[in-house]
Amino acid sequence: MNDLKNALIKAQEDVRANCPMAPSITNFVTIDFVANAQIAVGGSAAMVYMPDEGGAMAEISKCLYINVGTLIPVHAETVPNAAKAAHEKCAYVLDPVAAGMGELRTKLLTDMKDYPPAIVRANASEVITLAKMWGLIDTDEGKVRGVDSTESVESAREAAETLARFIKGAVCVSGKDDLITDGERTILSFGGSEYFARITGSGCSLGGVCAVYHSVTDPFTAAVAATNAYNVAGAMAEKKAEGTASFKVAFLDALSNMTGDDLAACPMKEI
Ligand SMILES: Nc1ncnc2c1ncn2[C@@H]1O[C@H](COP(=O)(O)OP(=O)(O)OP(=O)(O)O)[C@@H](O)[C@H]1O
Ligand SMILES: Cc1ncsc1CCO
Ligand SMILES: [Mg+2]
Repeated sequence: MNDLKNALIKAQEDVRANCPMAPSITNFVTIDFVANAQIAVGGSAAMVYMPDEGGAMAEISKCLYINVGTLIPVHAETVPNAAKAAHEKCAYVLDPVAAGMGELRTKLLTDMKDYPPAIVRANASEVITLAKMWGLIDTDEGKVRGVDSTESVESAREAAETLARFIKGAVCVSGKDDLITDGERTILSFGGSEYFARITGSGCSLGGVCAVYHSVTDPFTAAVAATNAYNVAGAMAEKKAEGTASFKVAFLDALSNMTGDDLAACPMKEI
């Protein structure tokens, strides 16, 4: 655990020192929240849509963020182009929002098995569904109900570990407690706030923040750093919040003051 804590401290210092740009192809609902969260932790944001733009961004950044939340026809080209380019030239974080719903989403996510991400950040249902789609596990769990999870974080452990080994990266399953694994080590990160479940985009922005940290460190450390940042800042924000909107503002404030020591002090447990 001490090595991990030191790596978290270094990751936060390196992000603040280098302001890495982690470009996103992400949904229209929460795009502003993703950009602001990336900037708050010390990174920089650039949101793109066009089929040639993800590839161009992969040339000039260390990690892209791809979130398939609101697909429109242009994404049929944009998403695979960006994912392939990022897989070859740098890396990407995937949020497989509502995995299993609709033809285009299913095709885009299924095809990503050939050019996988370095980090998958998703809720339990989406992690189980993606692992099933890629033929890595066989289970009846993982029923989709739009963008929200119907499964517990613990129930996604095997899917997450199998997926992490396949992508040779990390998987972060979010929920009340968050599970992060690289297929060898699995930890739970604690904290946060129930307010997260009452605003949209906490998961989407967490994926974008994973991409910022992965621009300076390995996938597992990056996924833990982002998750711990959310758990620490979420708990701080809850103390100030008077409702969901003031929670969101207080959360971004807390994220913008995040230090490496805060990340290391977040309660975690190896399981
Ligand atoms: N009940 C809860 N208590 C504490 N933290 C929570 C709770 N539910 C979610 N979170 C936190 O919210 C963040 C997003 O996780 P969540 O599972 O809600 O993602 P999501 O369903 O993909 O969200 P969205 O699709 O709205 O972006 C994580 O940091 C997670 O720890
Ligand atoms: C509400 C919603 N619908 C599509 S994407 C999204 C953001 C949360 O995943
Ligand atoms: Mg989500």
